[in-house]
Amino acid sequence: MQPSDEKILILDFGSQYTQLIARRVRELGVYSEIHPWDWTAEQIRGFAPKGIILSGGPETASVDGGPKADPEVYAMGVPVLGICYGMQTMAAELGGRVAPSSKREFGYARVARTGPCRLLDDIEDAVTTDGLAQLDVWMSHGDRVEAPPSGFSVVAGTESAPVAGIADDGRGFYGLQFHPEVTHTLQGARILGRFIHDICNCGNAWQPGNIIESLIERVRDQVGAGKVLLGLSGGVDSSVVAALLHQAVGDQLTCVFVDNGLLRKDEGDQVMATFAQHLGVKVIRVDAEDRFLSALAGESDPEAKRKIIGKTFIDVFDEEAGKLTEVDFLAQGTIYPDVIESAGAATGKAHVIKSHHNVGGLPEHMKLHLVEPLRELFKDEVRKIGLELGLPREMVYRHPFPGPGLGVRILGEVKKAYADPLREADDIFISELRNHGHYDSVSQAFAVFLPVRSVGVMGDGRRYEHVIALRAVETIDFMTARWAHLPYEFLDHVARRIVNEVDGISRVVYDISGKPPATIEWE
Ligand SMILES: Nc1ncnc2c1ncn2[C@@H]1O[C@H](COP(=O)(O)OP(=O)(O)OP(=O)(O)O)[C@@H](O)[C@H]1O
Ligand SMILES: O=c1[nH]c(=O)c2[nH+]cn([C@@H]3O[C@H](COP(=O)(O)O)[C@@H](O)[C@H]3O)c2[nH]1
Ligand SMILES: NC(=O)CC[C@H](N)C(=O)O
Ligand SMILES: [Mg+2]
Repeated sequence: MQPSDEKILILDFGSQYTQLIARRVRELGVYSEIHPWDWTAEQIRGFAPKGIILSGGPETASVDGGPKADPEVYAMGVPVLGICYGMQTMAAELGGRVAPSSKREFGYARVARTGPCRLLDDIEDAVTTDGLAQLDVWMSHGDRVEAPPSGFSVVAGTESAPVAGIADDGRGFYGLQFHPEVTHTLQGARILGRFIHDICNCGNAWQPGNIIESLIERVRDQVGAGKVLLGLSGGVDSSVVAALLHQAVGDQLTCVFVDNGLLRKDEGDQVMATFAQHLGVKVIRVDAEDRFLSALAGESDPEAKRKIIGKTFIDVFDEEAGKLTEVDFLAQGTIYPDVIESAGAATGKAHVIKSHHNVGGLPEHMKLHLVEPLRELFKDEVRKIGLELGLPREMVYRHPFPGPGLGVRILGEVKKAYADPLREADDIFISELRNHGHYDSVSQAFAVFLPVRSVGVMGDGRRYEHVIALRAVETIDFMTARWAHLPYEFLDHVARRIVNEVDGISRVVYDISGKPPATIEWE
């Protein structure tokens, strides 16, 4: 799908930051994909990368049996960059020595440049007191390389890890003990840029305009003269797919917007206004509130609720497809993190925390083929494309809203009597965030309905009613998050409005949990 043949392969050894490596490389204008470390020689050759990056990982390369990339990685004549575990496994595999260190390093470290190499020359911002070039980096390791393999020289070091950078300019092989992909490593983007542009000789083809052209071409190839049905939620991803498909296949596209009774306030009207009225896209609105709520009645287990919602969505799409003549394709706004997270990280070895309803394919009996043009893209890329396609800024920069919607924000059993006040409370919170200029500085914000009751007093009368929790987080990639430190006066104002204006709510609390250990949603 890439607009040029230039691509970087990232082999994942299970680092928390593997997705970040892929994002950084793409931000630098080069397409990259993540695949598991045990990809075979044939798969690696088939991918035809211009360069390979080996990620970090939790294992130890100092023992036999630690995960190792196929030797093809070092034999196919393309540059290789090993990061942290990636450097250690490369060193071990090519004949160097790796051992556990008594001095572990986590967090900020200052690395001194100790020898020349193409990857790091002239990349520093400052020099150390002894006149050596200095890098300000972020480390997270317990093992270290003790001796580099032959052909490599040591080009950087710290006191605890004298071999913190190794290089073989001849073969284009490099290893870094620190993480250039995290923003805390000040020179990180420059280092990755040096690797992909100067050492792997990749250009800058991965840009929104080019991406759109190649996505459109690919959709046209896949769909031909066929008819496409798109599940349109009004969220960022499916909205961008709608705009893209509209441009690619015009009238062959019909969208279905399912009102499952678990949406934000006025969502349906907004979707219809933007797409049907302004963009001239065909949109069918299905009122499925009763159907979803009765399917959910009596169920309080979070995973069971997610499964019911996912299945009901598919049933509704299937029925709508049956009503139209000859629909061949079902399109969805699946993006790369949905795929990676549902698979339990790229390697398929991490735990699945939540099942995303839109990943996992369609049931056997559905004869439709899936069209998922954004399946390889990150959210920030999707947003850039959305703007380029002419969608309104408010829509493209909306906070994400999970497919199961309020279904996972009403704890336990879902009832209309809970969804209605939750929608009101959520709308007050979000509109106040906008009024006070906080909406764009938090990454996601919402209200949660707690089906417990607490005692209150209002107008001298006793109240015994439900509780609303407010949640707002700041995050780059939704994998980790910190709770947003919103001003007390602001929270006070929102809490008063909710208790005063929403029937059945007598208390408001603010969630001050980070992720981890909490997730962003409550279920
Ligand atoms: N109410 C709905 N009606 C129709 N399709 C839906 C609905 N909710 C979700 N979907 C389908 O499921 C996909 C995944 O939902 P998800 O919430 O991840 O993405 P999104 O809603 O497009 O974007 P965002 O992450 O910004 O909310 C959507 O892209 C869409 O195709
Ligand atoms: O489309 C979705 N379908 C889902 O089933 C789903 N579950 C969580 N989310 C969103 O993913 C991000 C991380 O959520 P958690 O920290 O709660 O796992 C947050 O942005 C969540 O809103 C979902 N999105
Ligand atoms: N972050 C990493 O890749 C760590 C690598 C290895 N597990 C170590 O502790 O040194
Ligand atoms: Mg959504």
